[in-house]
Amino acid sequence: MAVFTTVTLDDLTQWIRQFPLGQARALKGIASGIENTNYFLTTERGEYVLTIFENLDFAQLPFYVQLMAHLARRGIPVPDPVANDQGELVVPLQGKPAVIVSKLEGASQMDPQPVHCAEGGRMLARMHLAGRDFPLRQPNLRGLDWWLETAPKVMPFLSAANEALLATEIAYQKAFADTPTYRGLPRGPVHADLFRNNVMFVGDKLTGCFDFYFAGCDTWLFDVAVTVNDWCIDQATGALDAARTEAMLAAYQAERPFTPEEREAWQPMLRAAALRFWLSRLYDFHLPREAEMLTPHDPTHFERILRDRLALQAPELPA
Ligand SMILES: Nc1ncnc2c1ncn2[C@@H]1O[C@H](COP(=O)(O)OP(=O)(O)OP(=O)(O)O)[C@@H](O)[C@H]1O
Ligand SMILES: N[C@@H](CCO)C(=O)O
Repeated sequence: MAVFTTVTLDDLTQWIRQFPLGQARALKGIASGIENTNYFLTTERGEYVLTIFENLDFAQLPFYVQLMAHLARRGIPVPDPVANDQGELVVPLQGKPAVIVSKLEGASQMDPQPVHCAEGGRMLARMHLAGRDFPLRQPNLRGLDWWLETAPKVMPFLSAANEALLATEIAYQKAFADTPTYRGLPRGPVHADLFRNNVMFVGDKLTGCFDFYFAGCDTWLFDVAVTVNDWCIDQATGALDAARTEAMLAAYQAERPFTPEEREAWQPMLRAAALRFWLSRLYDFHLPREAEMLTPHDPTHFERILRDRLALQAPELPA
């Protein structure tokens, strides 16, 4: 269940008039998702998704919502927020911020093959390029500063071996962030959570991606590493799968060639991307928020990935 705030069609009768969407015809709660309340909304004009934000306030939303609008305008297949008659994209509903966005066709491909990974890589590169002239700035709020602040909070729950792993990796990433290689990496707005469940396909064709609520400005390579670490692995061991990794990276590279600094940074970045989700999953597991109602994701999955990236040399980025 992921309907934390209940809304009925009756509740929308007045509210929807501020949007150029005609009358609301149907409303159906969406079961998946752990952060927000989502409904499929049918109006006289078509199919939409209504999201009511449970954990983000009005001040935090412009970056995410404007980024989606910006990318949609540039032809990237992302949910396009609908403006009300005042030009506002985020509007209160039952006292919480809410948005209406276009509905993407299709379903997530939970067993991605090289053909799907290539589609994902191509879209990711296009999204990075399309974000270059996005004017708003917000750091990745799950970046190095957050790791430094959060690691001490989870340390008391860890085994001695995992405590050592976390401390060593954070020290390594802190030092790496201070190198000319890292500073020379191209950057801009990134999705930062482009897991397979946030991308839609119809057959083998990618139809869009959603869930921009961890987006921020960071290195493009971090976004690539997050995506590879989820799409291109053996689920049981976390090891990289050569065919899927190559397909994703080659398709990305065809749209936006990797730089020499990115080649040097690839292995550390795969480790950083594994650390990011190991840490957030540890935090959600050991220190769940009061409002959180669903089973947290398994942290050990990303511990395995991190250990694998430490032990094995990743294939080079394509030339
Ligand atoms: N624009 C959209 N078009 C079609 N389906 C969507 C769209 N946005 C969300 N969904 C559907 O709603 C579900 C929940 O959305 P989403 O993942 O954004 O929620 P969430 O609460 O932020 O979840 P989480 O943070 O766990 O990923 C998705 O799995 C997808 O099926
Ligand atoms: N993709 C994240 C969940 C937050 O969207 C994870 O798997 O830990």
